[in-house]
Amino acid sequence: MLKKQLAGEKAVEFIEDGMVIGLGSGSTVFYTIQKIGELVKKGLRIQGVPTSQETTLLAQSLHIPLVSMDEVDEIDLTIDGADEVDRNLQGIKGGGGALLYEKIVACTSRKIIWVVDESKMVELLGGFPLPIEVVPFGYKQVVRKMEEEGCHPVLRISNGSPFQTDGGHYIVDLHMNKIKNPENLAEKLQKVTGIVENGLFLNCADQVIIGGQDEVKIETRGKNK
Ligand SMILES: O=C(CO)[C@H](O)[C@H](O)COP(=O)(O)O
Repeated sequence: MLKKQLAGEKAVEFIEDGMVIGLGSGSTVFYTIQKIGELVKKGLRIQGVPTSQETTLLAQSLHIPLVSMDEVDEIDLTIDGADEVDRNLQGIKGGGGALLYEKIVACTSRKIIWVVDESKMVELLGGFPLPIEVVPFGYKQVVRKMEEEGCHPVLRISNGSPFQTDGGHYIVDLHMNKIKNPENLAEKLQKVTGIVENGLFLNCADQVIIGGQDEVKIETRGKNK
């Protein structure tokens, strides 16, 4: 079995009947959602809150009952993927461009579990380019500012045009290599007009399920401090 499949499928063990579940995006949580589909078929009653159009379509194809963000006050558990995770379970997300909706869902969740394969675990964040979601109007100003700040921005392109998120924004990837102080950087990015959200998910995941060769490891936030 693939490492990401091991991690993705393990996460369903944390789901209880009646829960509202945030459904993340990406190729790892794909396995979680598929497994949820199987459980729903067998009688599990949950409601899913999808974080992207892609996840919505996947969940619908599996007949998983869905509700929108506006219909829930709180989400019991969100299961999502991540692009990089450090030993304090701080992470980078947004490789698939769903970071804004993923962060909104995360902020409403009582518990968050990330599912990753072991290659995503790093000493220092930043090897994976940090995505920022940017309003198209005036995006070049944001790119220029990021250049001035030494963040090495690259506008994400898809089929020859700027990649567009579900929210209609662009993604700019910051090729920083090493992010020594993620809190500082997140604070800086939050202050730039035109940046809607950044892919630093700090103090967010409660647990990370890490898929290895034949087994999974579960890390819990706060245990490595
Ligand atoms: O943040 C995300 C999408 O915006 C994904 O969760 C992240 O990119 C991980 O995806 P994958 O499991 O395919 O590696």
